[in-house]
Amino acid sequence: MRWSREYNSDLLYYESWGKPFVVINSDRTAIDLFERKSSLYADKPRMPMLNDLCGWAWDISFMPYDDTWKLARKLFTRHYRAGAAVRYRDEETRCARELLADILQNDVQLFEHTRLAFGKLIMNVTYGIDVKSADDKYIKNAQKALYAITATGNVGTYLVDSIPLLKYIPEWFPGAKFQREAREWREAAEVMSQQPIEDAKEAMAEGKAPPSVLRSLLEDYGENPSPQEAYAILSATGTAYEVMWSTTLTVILAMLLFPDIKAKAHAELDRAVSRERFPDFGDQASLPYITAICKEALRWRTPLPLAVMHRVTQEDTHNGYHIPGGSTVVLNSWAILYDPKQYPDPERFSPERFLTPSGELNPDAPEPTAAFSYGRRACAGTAMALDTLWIVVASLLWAFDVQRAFDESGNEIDVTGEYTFGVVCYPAPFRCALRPRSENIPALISVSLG
Ligand code: HEM
Repeated sequence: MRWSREYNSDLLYYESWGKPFVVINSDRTAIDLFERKSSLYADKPRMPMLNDLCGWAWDISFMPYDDTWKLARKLFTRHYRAGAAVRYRDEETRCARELLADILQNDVQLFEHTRLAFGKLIMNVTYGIDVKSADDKYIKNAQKALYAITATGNVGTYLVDSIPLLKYIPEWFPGAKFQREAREWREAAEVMSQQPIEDAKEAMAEGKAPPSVLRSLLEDYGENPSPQEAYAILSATGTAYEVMWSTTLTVILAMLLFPDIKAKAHAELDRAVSRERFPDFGDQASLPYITAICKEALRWRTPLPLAVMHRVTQEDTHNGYHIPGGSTVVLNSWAILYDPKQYPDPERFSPERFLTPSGELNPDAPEPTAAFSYGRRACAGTAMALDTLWIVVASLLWAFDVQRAFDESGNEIDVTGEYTFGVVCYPAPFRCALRPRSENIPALISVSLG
């Protein structure tokens, strides 16, 4: 963003190890390139570290723009497009309520509970697998495999991305630490991509498999989905739950840092829902402030600040600038979502920017579209992401008052508001106290889970 201001350009070009990089810094340029010229900009760069060495080539997000991707995306869209994703709302509601119960038991482990909640949801919807705890084998393994994306997913972090021949040097070679790291991550990625499918198929054979995306795919395509079909489903389990985890933590952090916003959310929930029952999807129209909080969290601390890198397949010219074919194209979502012309005073957490003066959702306010990217490779799970985020945030804010935590000596624990940096960014660990907003809430939570 600093470079875009310094050079007064919404398109930047630089080279790293002789490789061309183009950075898109504005919504208008993103639409021009990713939407208007989408077939030219829908490819993905070859990332030897992530794809070849860490074994992530099967994830839709990193697939080149070819027939395999087209089939994977088609199958994925069939199950996750807006019209289809509504069928996961019961699971999403249950995920939110279980999260409330976990927090009620122990709010110190907020980060772990929240992460587990999304892991459970994804495993359930995708494979029909019921995950019980954070020690579950699928969750533990996925965390290890997913760490590879955070560590390696930005092209150029590892030298092997710039000098692909390095991928052939053996592990024992001096300086080849990356090979040892990659082996561990690759083993985890292999288990992550295969084990749940094998286990779900076994449950189906025994007639014990609940409905799931995998089950419908198997029913539609026969007993052995081709790798493409399997990969299409698996991609949902990838970064999806990590980004939802990050965004939910951002909302909680924002409630801690900006108590006036929290008070307005509570007032809306009390007015539209009352404290006698849980909010549900039927309340969406009467909870615009909650919806605006979700949008603002996606804008204020967007979880994928540089989205997922693209590659332009042929040379191109944009506004007189020459873009060499094969350049890696970086969508600087962060800069777009901090553009003061679209979002005045961008550092301020302000759900109001999405609302009319009378408190309705403003159809003319710029949406945080950049959080999900643009064009053919834009997030394929946006509908499920927004639904899940909404019900989790509505439920959390309905049930709990997010307060500052105190240490053993009674001193308030400082909250820095810092974030980790990687492909997916998360709030750095912070402590807070989540207290039920009324006495009846613990009983309501326990009754709702049966
Ligand atoms: C807060 C939640 C989420 C955010 C902010 C988000 C954001 C993104 C972004 C920025 C991309 C990269 C787009 C590009 O390459 O230009 C992406 C890709 C993708 N997302 Fe999401 N995502 C979220 C949740 C989900 C969920 C819940 C699912 C699945 C149910 C999902 C499925 C996918 C898939 C399959 C792709 C790859 C698309 C392709 O390359 O064709 N995402 N997402």
